[in-house]
Amino acid sequence: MEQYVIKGGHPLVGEVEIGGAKNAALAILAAAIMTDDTVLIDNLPDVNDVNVLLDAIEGIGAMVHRVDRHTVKINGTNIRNMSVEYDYIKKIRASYYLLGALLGKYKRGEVALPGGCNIGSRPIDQHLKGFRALGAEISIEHGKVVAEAHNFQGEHVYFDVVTVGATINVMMAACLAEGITIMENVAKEPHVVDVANFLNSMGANIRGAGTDVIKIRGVKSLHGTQYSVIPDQIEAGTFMYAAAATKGDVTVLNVIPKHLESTIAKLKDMGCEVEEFDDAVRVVSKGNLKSTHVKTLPYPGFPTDMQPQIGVILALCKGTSTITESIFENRFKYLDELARMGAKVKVEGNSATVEGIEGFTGARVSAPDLRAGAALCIAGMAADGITIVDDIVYIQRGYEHFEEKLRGIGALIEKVSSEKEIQKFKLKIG
Ligand SMILES: CC(=O)N[C@H]1[C@@H](OP(=O)(O)OP(=O)(O)OC[C@H]2O[C@@H](n3ccc(=O)[nH]c3=O)[C@H](O)[C@@H]2O)O[C@H](CO)[C@@H](O)[C@@H]1O
Ligand SMILES: C=C(OP(=O)(O)O)C(=O)O
Repeated sequence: MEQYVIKGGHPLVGEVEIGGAKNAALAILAAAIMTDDTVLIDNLPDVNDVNVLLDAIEGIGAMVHRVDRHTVKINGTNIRNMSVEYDYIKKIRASYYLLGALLGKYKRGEVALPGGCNIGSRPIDQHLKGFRALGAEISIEHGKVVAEAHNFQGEHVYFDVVTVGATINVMMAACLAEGITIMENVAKEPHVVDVANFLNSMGANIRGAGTDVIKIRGVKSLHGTQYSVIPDQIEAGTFMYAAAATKGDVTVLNVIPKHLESTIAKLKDMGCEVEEFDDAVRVVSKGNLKSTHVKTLPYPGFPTDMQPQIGVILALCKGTSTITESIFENRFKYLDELARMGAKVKVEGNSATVEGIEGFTGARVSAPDLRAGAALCIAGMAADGITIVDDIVYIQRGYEHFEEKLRGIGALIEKVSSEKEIQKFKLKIG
């Protein structure tokens, strides 16, 4: 089992290049099978979730040609199998997008119920509500969602909760329904807009992505395209927060600063200096950070996928901070691990109270999920002494070349898989 071993106490300094957004890329890859033409997708992040989804896409008969680590060509002409197997699906959340893609293109599909990070109960009722509104018959059989539509018609869909997954999934399917679909109370995340732009570049007619209401005029078919995925605002935010926690000075390159507004606002609240450029953001932290209060919300609110990373900084801020997690009910598990490094935290329901401490002490901790794993690495880089992070397979789901990028800005971090390698690392760093 691979682990990260980290020697903390060094400010991170330098520039780091941000890759393509995992959560946009996964939806775009699934949507690429909706045409029989070839689609070329660029600026893909080189992460495990992308590879698992590409395997699933190959598994249903599509041609997948990996041009290089960040570029792929997909051709969905030869899809004969409408059923996506559990082995692929259990590993990732975004597998549910194959249902919207298959249903739109072939009017039927079977996809095992999705996996992903264990951060809450994560129902998909709103996806199914949307598909049913468009005329699909849905049943759950042997762990799979089975969907079939004889008459796939545009409709009014009102989402009871703001959901990124259901917004994108139903939007994809509706592109190839007959007539007009109006989706209300939709998610406005940058990746919703990116997927809409991608589908429009394939000939879809989607308007309003990025607002509360999306209107889709169904088209008969979609065509090939070339498309570059937007930068990953969560990867960028993670490096920005690593700079803040380590009293560093880091510039994230190839980002869209607009997508980072709430992330930047909180850095400023805590007393960091933030400089915005056209496609870069510089974060400088001189320490003495101030406590603040944070509540996760759908975009443009503060992202739940940045909650563990800010939790680590708040544990080092002077004073008492509160965190309210309003999207997922089980996203505070990392705080128990952080307490092993000295953090003073108390969780009650969906709120956590964090009393700032002087500094963390290195410890052995486990990554409970993807973002929490990255957050524990940030804590390790800020801590006094050695931290070992177990279960880094979660981190590898969504951060490309994480340790290389961190080493590039001065972190002392190594991926190891044995006690011997840990000892070697300790000897190397002295
Ligand atoms: C692969 C991917 O893109 N994952 C992201 C996606 O997850 P995911 O698509 O699972 O998250 P959603 O935006 O759908 O979930 C938001 C809220 O709606 C609820 N809900 C969702 C769907 C549904 O049918 N019924 C329902 O009640 C969820 O339990 C949650 O409380 O958006 C989350 C919120 O930004 C991010 O944390 C995840 O990183
Ligand atoms: C929770 C996440 O991913 P997923 O929805 O794929 O589990 C995430 O990207 O932080």
